[in-house]
Amino acid sequence: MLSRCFRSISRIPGNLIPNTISHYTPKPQNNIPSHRTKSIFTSVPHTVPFLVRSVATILDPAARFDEMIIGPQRKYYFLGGKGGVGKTSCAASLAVKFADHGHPTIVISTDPAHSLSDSFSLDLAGGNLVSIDGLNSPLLALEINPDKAKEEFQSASQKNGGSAVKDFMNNMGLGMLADQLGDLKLGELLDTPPPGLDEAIAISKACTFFDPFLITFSVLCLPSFETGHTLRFLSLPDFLDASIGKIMKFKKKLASATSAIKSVLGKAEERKDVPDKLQLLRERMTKVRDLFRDSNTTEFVIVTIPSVMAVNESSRLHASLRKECVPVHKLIVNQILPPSVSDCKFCTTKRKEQMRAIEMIRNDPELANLRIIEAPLVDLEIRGIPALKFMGDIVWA
Ligand SMILES: Nc1ncnc2c1ncn2[C@@H]1O[C@H](COP(=O)(O)OP(=O)(O)OP(=O)(O)O)[C@@H](O)[C@H]1O
Repeated sequence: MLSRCFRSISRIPGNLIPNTISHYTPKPQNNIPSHRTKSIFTSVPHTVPFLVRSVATILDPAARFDEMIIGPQRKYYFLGGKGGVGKTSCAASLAVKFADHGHPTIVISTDPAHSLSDSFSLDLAGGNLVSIDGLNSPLLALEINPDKAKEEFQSASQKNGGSAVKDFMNNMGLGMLADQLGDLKLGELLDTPPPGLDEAIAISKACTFFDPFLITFSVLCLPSFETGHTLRFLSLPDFLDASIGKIMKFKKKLASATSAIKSVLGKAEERKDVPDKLQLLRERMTKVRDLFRDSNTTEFVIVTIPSVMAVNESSRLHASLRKECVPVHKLIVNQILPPSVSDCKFCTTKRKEQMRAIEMIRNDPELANLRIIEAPLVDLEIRGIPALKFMGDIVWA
């Protein structure tokens, strides 16, 4: 229906949003090639070609792709926003654009929706990076499920501490001290991780994939954060500090008990897994937090759609990011309806509503100063390399 109401963006690029897509020469979309997968561990080159593209025809290159590829340092882009706004499509299209312009890139999604696999028409949830063929430089992709990451953590911590320690103490007739364990809420920490820990574990897992490769760009697509828990994982190092402190306090309590208990403690001391595991997690979280805050290497791009609810959520997201000192410069406003060429009432009303939401962005104290990238609603599914290249040329001009 939309294609009858609007001039088709994919077929008549340049007419509707001249600043962003006037340079685009469409390629046939029908034969989206299926991209082969292969193990990546041999495919990363040891030299990194550098290419700066000229975009002289673009009057106002909102995303300024040229700026994004300047500099010798590896760069990290995090894309986040409300569910369904187009985070995955924007992240995948940026990764494709980097790789196609000669920059080895990794794209990882921690979104449980499996959209990245759908974007590339590949299974990326197998736990290893998958090489995406057909681009000028290596592009490696992976999908990490935060729920699975949390389960891994819980089962490991339960095996090594928490209820296991408590059971052990009960068996030794030390139920009273086991109750103190309850006071310290150690069990709660291990059995019911705080909100955000799943994302934090998934993100820190993603970061471990970045380091060993000689890549210039990492693009990480983040799940939509639960309202109220936004970016809570950035404060996890402090939370874990407190938890590790509690465990140490617990051990001290045991140490001051009878010698019989001290012998138990000897055994408990051997069980270094709990604090070590938390310590390791804390170190990883600190690394992730520092990475998020490093304005020399990192940028968080907010993706939204022109609706009042999405704009409000983006405003809150930016406020949280600002509070946590995470650098944000761009806001992608995705899925904007082009002007209607018919008298379709639905489309005209919808577009008016969207324009009002865009006006809201311009007047929002959190969002007004961001560089706004307007991306149209296109009439093709953004799936497969040609479609992602097409999307990339619109969004990341
Ligand atoms: N500009 C656009 N024009 C047309 N379709 C779009 C556009 N952007 C995204 N889509 C489509 O919208 C759907 C959701 O996009 P995408 O999966 O990228 O969003 P997401 O924010 O990652 O969603 P989720 O939070 O559910 O993972 C997909 O079918 C995608 O192809």
